[in-house]
Amino acid sequence: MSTDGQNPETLGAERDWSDRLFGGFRKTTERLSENLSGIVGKTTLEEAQLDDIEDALIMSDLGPRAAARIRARLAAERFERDADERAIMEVVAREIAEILRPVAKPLDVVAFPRPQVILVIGVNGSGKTTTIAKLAHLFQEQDYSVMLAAGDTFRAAAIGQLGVWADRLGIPLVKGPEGGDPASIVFDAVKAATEQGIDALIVDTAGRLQNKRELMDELSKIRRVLGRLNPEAPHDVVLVLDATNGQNALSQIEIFKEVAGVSGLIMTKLDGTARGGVLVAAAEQYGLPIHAIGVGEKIDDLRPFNPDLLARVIAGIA
Ligand SMILES: Nc1nc2c(ncn2[C@@H]2O[C@H](COP(=O)(O)OP(=O)(O)OP(=O)(O)O)[C@@H](O)[C@H]2O)c(=O)[nH]1
Repeated sequence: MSTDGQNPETLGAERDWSDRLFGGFRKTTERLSENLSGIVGKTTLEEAQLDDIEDALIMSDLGPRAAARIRARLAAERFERDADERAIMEVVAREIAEILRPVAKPLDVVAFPRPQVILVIGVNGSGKTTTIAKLAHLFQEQDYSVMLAAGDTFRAAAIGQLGVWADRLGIPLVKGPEGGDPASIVFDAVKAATEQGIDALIVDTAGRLQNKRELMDELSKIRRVLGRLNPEAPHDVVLVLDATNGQNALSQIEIFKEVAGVSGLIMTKLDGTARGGVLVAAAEQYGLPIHAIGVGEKIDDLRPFNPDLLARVIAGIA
């Protein structure tokens, strides 16, 4: 064990995923530092430099609002005479951290009575199924019992994929036939989870945005059925977003807020994408809690959202 209580293996894993994050944000960092070689003979940044930084932030998917906020902070800052690029990036990182800190909120299992019902929503391909498995694993590591419900009955593959994860993790899965009624599966799952004293029930849902009306009806029916069994349920409605979608991820927040209500976000695929700045745009624009981030395809690649670390990664100074 090392002095801070983490064993070398854990530390190695931490380094591995933060390296992957760094890889993804390299382009952002390069954009930010292009044309920026520090301040010469002065203590403030020039308008042209501020313009360049603001443009680079927008190009890196942080969105116009966050970019304007960071620019304003840089414009007000008095640097040491001849400050270097790193001093400027420290200020950028501090402002990004201030945007991100208020939305960092882990998904805790707190519901009483149990189970805590977590609806997971998001478009197909966003990493929803993998995220459900990762979340279940995270809860298991905290000694919570977990059950899954295959509420996406639209595609047999979705049910099958969830089954594979449930087997691998050794947790129960409640499922029905392809084309079955998702609300009735969720009903059965809540009953079973309650009877078995399960701590967390994670529900997969369909992600067909092509038919908004149908999706809305399906999700509100699930909510109605849940409410009958437990007025507090669902306790969480977690939207899974794929960071590689960039600005498109923001329109997904907009749509899912409308069709399902969203209580928090998990952003996946932050490893190796140059578009991860969209997380900052989402935080600034919607202020929804961000529960965790996905940084790879493996079961333990879901990480708690650490705003200070991410801010430094984006600014290239972690
Ligand atoms: N690099 C990377 N890949 C991920 C991450 N999360 C999920 N994936 C991959 O993204 C692909 C889609 O993930 P799924 O979990 O199948 O996504 P889904 O939203 O359930 O999609 P459907 O099964 O099509 O509904 C898979 O190949 C996953 O391994 C992540 O954080 N990083």
